[in-house]
Amino acid sequence: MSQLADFQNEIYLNGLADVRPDLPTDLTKLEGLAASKLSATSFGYVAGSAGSEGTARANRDAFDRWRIVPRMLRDVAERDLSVTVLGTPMPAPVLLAPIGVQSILHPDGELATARAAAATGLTTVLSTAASHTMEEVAEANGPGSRWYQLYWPKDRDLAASFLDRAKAAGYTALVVTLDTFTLAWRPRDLDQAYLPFIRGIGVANYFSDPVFQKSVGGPVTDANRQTALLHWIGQFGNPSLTWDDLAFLREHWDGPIALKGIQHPDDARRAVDAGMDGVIVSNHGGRQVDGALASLDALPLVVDAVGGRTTILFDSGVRTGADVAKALALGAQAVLVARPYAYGLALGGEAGVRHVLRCLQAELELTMALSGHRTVSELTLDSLVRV
Ligand SMILES: Cc1cc2nc3c(=O)[nH]c(=O)nc-3n(C[C@H](O)[C@H](O)[C@H](O)COP(=O)(O)O)c2cc1C
Ligand SMILES: O=C(O)C(=O)c1ccccc1
Repeated sequence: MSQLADFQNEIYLNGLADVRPDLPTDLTKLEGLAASKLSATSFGYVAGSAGSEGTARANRDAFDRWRIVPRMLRDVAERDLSVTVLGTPMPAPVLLAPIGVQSILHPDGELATARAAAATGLTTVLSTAASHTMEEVAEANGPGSRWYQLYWPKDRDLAASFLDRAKAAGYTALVVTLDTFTLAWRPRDLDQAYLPFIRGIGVANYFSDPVFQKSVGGPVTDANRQTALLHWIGQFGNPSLTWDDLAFLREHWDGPIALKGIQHPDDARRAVDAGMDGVIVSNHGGRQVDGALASLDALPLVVDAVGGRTTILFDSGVRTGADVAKALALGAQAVLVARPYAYGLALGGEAGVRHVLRCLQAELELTMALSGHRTVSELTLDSLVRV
């Protein structure tokens, strides 16, 4: 489909090695292709959002209201996009956001994603609700870098067991997702009666866990699978959690911790006061609170409140290199992308994810260089204008 110009190949020989001719280099086109490849139910689950999907649209629209102001004659011959975030060095300020049950997208699921991340040097964030165990994913990721995303279950012993396992398997930072203690009102899933988990996709981290198994009376087999699924649903999230509970995380995790789903500056301040190492400004890609503000509009408010005092990451709506540059200019240290690599996974397994990551990195580098920026720290509010 795409023939890269020789000119770009010359400049980006390494960066473009994984770019596939059968996949578009305009990553906004992946969704349409994934729609034809996936079942209507799986596609609806991934592409869909909460309610009228107004917040998902707002996430995208917010990027259009910020425009990059290119600067000239600034010697951009040598570029360095690398950053170190929560102790993890990265070749570019882009991480793979946690996405649960990836085997609905491709049989290799999170294993393919972990291999693609390792191949590009980028960090993958593994979901508690993954369809492969965190130990299997660690093996697939090998010498790559990986963080663990916790869905904080009601059972404290189960939460502690997840954290011990993640530590033992080489996950170096902890992401705690606060905005999804239960799934929101998601009309596409409701209308299509889509219950991927109950229809037989295993939630491997739970089913393989000794604490979980003890609660369901032994290993999960066909005989007790229904009981196990119901137990999982009951355990999945805890709506009673408060800021006071964060102390538990510190007791059970000695590495860096970031809270995911922060949108209000006061919540960001509370995270810092509670000794957290970072916040992820995110509205879960518009999948939780329809009517909520665009995540990009929340970012400058959070940066004003806690910038310089903590690590600030961003997600929700990032689709292009320009989007990444805008979020960085608004004060994020790095961004997470979700749906674009989910579609890459659906379309081409590991190679599809690599394609997405390489394109995004290359487009970011070109955007930065052509607008006069050599490094991530050179992207500031001065690089943008609000229209
Ligand atoms: C299919 C799907 C599954 C997701 N599963 C998780 C998850 O298990 N844990 C989590 O913290 N976030 C999960 N998210 C949210 C993403 O990590 C991320 O916050 C959001 O999708 C970013 O927006 P984007 O899709 O516009 O890039 C999921 C998102 C999608 C689309
Ligand atoms: O669908 C989601 O957004 C999500 O975060 C999730 C929750 C539970 C299981 C799998 C994914």
